[in-house]
Amino acid sequence: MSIEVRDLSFHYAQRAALHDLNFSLKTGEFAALLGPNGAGKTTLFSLLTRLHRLQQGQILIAGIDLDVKPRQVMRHLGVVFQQSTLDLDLSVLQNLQYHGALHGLSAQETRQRALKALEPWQLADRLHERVRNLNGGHRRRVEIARALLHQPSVLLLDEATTGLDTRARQTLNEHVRELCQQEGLSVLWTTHLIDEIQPKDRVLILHQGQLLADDQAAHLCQQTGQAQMQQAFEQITGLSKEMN
Ligand SMILES: Nc1ncnc2c1ncn2[C@@H]1O[C@H](COP(=O)(O)OP(=O)(O)OP(=O)(O)O)[C@@H](O)[C@H]1O
Repeated sequence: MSIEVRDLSFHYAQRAALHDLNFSLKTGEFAALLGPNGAGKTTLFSLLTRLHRLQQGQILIAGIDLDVKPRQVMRHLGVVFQQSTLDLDLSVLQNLQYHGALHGLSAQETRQRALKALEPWQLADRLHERVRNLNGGHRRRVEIARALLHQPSVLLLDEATTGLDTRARQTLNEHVRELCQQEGLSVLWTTHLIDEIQPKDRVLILHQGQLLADDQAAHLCQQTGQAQMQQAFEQITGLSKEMN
């Protein structure tokens, strides 16, 4: 398993944010994590990336216990946060080199890997361009390339397509799925844009800190008798009742 989350619970003071979460992702698997505001998605990401300390339960990445061998786990993990963390005044390559150095890569290795990662996106000839000059879609691609520079087995994407136009969202979506199929990368993709989900995708629905569903999108539509994932999601989380 690439990700295993076992009996995970988390509290902020008196407020419970996650309650007894259990799920796992296989190698090369893509899963979309959906949840309304306050569902606990950010809290889960913060635990997976060690921004928060584990209180209860266990997280294993590539079979390694996050709490026991955190540094080893970080080598297997690539992360793209919701807010861009690129330095706009540095070039694409400079942004990548800093990350490469943190992971012990030489400047030459970083450059080679960056070229390979950016080539399919027609960005290889823009290595020396300032990030500020790239459009939103291209910046996101640079961020994904950076997250994959140290060749992790798991990629966490938090609302990675927010702010992008439909075409850029679609391209990014397709590319990430290709990475799963071709490179065996496991991806946990948090989104509130339900139209990004495809019928065969695995969908995890988090609501008030609990995992209410974990199944293929098409199955969830069948089970709820809905034609669209949006309606299935609203029914499962009870949002449809709140709106009526
Ligand atoms: N720093 C904090 N202190 C206290 N409560 C918090 C804190 N951060 C989050 N919470 C609460 O924990 C619960 C889960 O929040 P979280 O931010 O993880 O949800 P989310 O699914 O990411 O929501 P959103 O989509 O709005 O970002 C919510 O009830 C939220 O109010």
